[in-house]
Amino acid sequence: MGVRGRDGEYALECIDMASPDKIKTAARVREACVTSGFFYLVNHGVDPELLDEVFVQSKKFFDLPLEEKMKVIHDKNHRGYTPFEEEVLDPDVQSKGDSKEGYYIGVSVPENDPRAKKPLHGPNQYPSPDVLPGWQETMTRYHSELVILCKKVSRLLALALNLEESFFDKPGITDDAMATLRLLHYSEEISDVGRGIYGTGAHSDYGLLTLLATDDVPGLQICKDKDAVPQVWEDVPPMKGAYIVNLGDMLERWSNGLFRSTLHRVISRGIERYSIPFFFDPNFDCWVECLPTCCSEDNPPKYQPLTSGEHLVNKYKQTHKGFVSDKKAANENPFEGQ
Ligand SMILES: O=C(O)CCC(=O)C(=O)O
Ligand SMILES: [Fe+2]
Repeated sequence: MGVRGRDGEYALECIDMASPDKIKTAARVREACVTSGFFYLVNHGVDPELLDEVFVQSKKFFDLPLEEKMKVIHDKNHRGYTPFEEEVLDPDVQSKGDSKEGYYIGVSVPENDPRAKKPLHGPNQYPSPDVLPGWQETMTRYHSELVILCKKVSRLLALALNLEESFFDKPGITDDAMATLRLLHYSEEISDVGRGIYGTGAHSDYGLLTLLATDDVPGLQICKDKDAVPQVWEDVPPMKGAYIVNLGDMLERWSNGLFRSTLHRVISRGIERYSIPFFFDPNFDCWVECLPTCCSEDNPPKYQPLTSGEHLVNKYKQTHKGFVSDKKAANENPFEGQ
């Protein structure tokens, strides 16, 4: 089913998680993944009141004075506040950073847990409960719910790739997933492509899949063929109560390019906007290489194998001005021996 947006028919599938026909649903997921790498997800089971509360709490945080927000500036584990223009998602064409501020919340790993030695792993940061009571609890609850939903979606993706349903659940793949909730707030700055000013510069997401919730302000656009000249950008209108699912680079690599990690960006039209992506990325040490079922003599692997952690760290290094990539560099190389 295509979805009718304000300006006509949008070629995005709408996947109903409550459909009893799993095989048919997986076939439609496959079609969406092959053609655009994006689809809407409805009847996903996340409590709408919880999602509303996350938006309310997100706005409360971004409404705080900068001085208060800077108390939780993103740390060595890439958790916490990222100020306006700190991220530059398309450095080759942007004249300045994205006109958005953000907040990263990951899986909480205590400092004394051996996993805390790895880059991107550690405790979260939260604004003081005296300033924002209940904030941490809301975010923690939402993070847990979304991990469950991402696992369900990953099962559909496995079926869509003709793999066993539990493929992505296997130990070593997403049993210790890097699952990251990100709150985003776009300013009123109007994007101007000609001058290199963007809400979010063009990029594809990095991991397995992203579940994006947005308010009702439009702005997200996708480009299905990044090599077309000129590139064609299509609006993805907000859909109340639905998630927008998009696939990450790692799924594209696993599937040898069959499932698409599609270029997208945010063009701001002068209205503040809030969105909440949730990135579901494989375990730090997960090795991502072409699935045997996705290559053959006539269709050899197109990508070099890599680890999930290596890919994420490289991407964050390229796009975040304040990213501290050498958390453990002084005493060990996290990629050694892989
Ligand atoms: O804000 C949005 O709608 C998209 C954000 C996005 O693409 C991202 O954070 O990866
Ligand atoms: Fe994205």
